[in-house]
Amino acid sequence: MGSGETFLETQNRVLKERELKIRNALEKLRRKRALLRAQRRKCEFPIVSVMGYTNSGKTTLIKALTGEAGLQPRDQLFATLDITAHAGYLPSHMAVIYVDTIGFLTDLPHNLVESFSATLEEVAYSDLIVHVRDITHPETILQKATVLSVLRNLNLPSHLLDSIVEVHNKVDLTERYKPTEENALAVSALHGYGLEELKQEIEKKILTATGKKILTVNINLEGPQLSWLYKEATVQEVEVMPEDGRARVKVIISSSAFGRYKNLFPNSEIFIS
Ligand SMILES: Nc1nc2c(ncn2[C@@H]2O[C@H](COP(=O)(O)OP(=O)(O)OP(=O)(O)O)[C@@H](O)[C@H]2O)c(=O)[nH]1
Ligand SMILES: [Mg+2]
Repeated sequence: MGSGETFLETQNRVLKERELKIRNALEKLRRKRALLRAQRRKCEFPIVSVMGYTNSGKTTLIKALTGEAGLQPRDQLFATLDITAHAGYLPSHMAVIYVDTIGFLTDLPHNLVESFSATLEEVAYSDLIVHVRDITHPETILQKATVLSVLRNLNLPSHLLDSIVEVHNKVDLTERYKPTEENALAVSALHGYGLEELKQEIEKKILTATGKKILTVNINLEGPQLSWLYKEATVQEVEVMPEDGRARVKVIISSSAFGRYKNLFPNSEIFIS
């Protein structure tokens, strides 16, 4: 201790510095939230908040789901200190925004708990929560309980709490892992295992949460249906049948647009998938 600082003083200073770093990040994050929300309203993409303990693999998972090379997972606590949004596609080509969040930590300095909760308010604006767990962590069960109890204290809409997708990550590190929880999905974000099943589950829940449907409609190519669908829904596939001047169109459509479609084109043939 040549500098004249006792061990305790050094430790205190290091902690203070770390706290300052976290505080700054949280402040930046709060400013960004408004921006994210505005962006979301503009493009109307469903939002998936990816939450969980620090080091559980949230950033790695988002990287794997979106193919975004710029994301930097790191083997350190609080690798992600800033909320970021990343676009990815679900199996039926629906685009969603994954929001990477600040990780939980059991011994978060007490005076930071409040700011941390404040940043979690953003979760209320998402359509779905994906809870990532590191199932190789010795305290994984306790961690799950903490995450759920924090989420329950946020006054989130009940459909958000009831639809949480639980991801058991890092299964590559254990042999033949099988989740005991019924609704959990086993994945390895690092090795890309289990991601197709996960995307399907996310898609199913997003459709429920947003009240959207995937439909195939049989339309007359000479009528106005196709351009109407392009404007009011998300057209995914158009299969033209040239001999009878018709097409099968696969769309993702909101319930309200679907209602209007049925009113406008009452004789249309509709298949609900
Ligand atoms: N073996 C293995 N390691 C993984 C897996 N997923 C993530 N990791 C590793 O776990 C560490 C943490 O990953 P991150 O994605 O940065 O974790 P995070 O949840 O974003 O952490 P914070 O940003 O600190 O909250 C990194 O070293 C990753 O390479 C996985 O499926 N298997
Ligand atoms: Mg991260």
